[in-house]
Amino acid sequence: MCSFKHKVTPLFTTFLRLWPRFWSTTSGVRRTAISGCHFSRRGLATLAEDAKSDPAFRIPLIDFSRFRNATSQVEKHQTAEEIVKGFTEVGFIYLDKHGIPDGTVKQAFQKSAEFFSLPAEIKDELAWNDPRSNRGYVKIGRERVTQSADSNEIAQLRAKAPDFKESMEIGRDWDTTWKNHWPRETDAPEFKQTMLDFFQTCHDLHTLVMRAIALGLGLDEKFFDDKINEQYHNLRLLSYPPIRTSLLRQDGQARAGAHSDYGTLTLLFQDSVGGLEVLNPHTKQYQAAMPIPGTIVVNAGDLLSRWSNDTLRSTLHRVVAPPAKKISETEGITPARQSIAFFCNPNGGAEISCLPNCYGPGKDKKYASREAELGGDSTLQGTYYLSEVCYTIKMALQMSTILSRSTSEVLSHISHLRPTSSMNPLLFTLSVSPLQFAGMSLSAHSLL
Ligand SMILES: O=C(O)CCC(=O)C(=O)O
Ligand SMILES: [Fe+2]
Repeated sequence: MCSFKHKVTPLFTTFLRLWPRFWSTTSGVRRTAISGCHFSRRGLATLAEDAKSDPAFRIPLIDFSRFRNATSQVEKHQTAEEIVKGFTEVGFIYLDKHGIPDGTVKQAFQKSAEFFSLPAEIKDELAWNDPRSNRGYVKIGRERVTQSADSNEIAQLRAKAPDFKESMEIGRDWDTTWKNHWPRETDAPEFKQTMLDFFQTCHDLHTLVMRAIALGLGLDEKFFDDKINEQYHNLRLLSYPPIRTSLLRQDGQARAGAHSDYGTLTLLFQDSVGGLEVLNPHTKQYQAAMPIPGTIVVNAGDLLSRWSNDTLRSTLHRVVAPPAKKISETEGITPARQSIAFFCNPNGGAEISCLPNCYGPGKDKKYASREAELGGDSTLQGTYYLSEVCYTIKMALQMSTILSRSTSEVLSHISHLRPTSSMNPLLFTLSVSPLQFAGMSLSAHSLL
């Protein structure tokens, strides 16, 4: 069993809140983003038709009523094992018969659409303005995926080809530090109550799916309950406006660049338009995650992957524009798309250490305990968690896009980390030891 204990620090909870806003990139997306305007239609990696299908890599469809209303322990265990198999092999599952009524989802989509149709001045009053809060409205063009570390290049890309979407971020409403940015009731009737109810509904489903995962991993069904009950989640309403294909071709515009999610699980509700794609890690090709009416797409995030010693997979995914509707000989237009993502996180103070049953003879802990890494220096124990190294770097990347500063500049404001300008921040992640990380203090916020 794991003898060490790592506490998630307050710093880490900052990352938890910030994290879902981060979009990492693959080299494919970077090529699209940076090399700009020379795409032939075939060469544009962000069109849905480029996704190849691989019969061996299928997102499984799980009838979750067989867990929720199981008539026997055998049935419950079987379903739990299917779920774990889905996360182990693909990282994504479709959850069918999940227990959230259609009307509840419809109402959330309706109120989300009404919100995005409000005049820009009203939405701008609710602007997202602090990564630690990660709440509020993000207008089109505020976010841009890139691996570039050059501040001028980032600014140019953002001006020329932002990720083409707008979003509204909502956190737990009773947080004592951070407040949600609610529109006035007269501007958006029933919006607030609908989203508060939806938040709670999604939280309850997260608890149930985590119970299934616990059982599927051979743990006590309630293993995660007291580690995920404080609702450090993020409800993200997404609106992808229609876009002309000429724009897509011009600047390699993506609806959302390739990334993995951060937390435990993401519950993704999508409309019927399509465009979500999942990377098949074996073939390195993207495959469409077609909308299946009535289902929720559920994927495992980075944190759950690490928690489980990489038993459960956090799979890269992206949103591309679906095939366009022709509006002239040379021009097409892709339909608008709406989705709702509920990013689930563990409690701010939860212990995140290698799950029992995820290591043992023949399967070492991939992420060594702090004691081992620090050579038994107890003064440093319990301060930071190894994977925070990655989160710091990823957070710096995120901040660099928000602040229009280079990643190196942001990192250089984090004491003890002085990357050179040529350093690839993603590779850099891998080469930072916990020892270097242990003394870090985060002063990057002073850049805000
Ligand atoms: O809109 C979608 O379908 C996916 C969005 C997504 O992956 C995210 O926000 O992390
Ligand atoms: Fe995602």
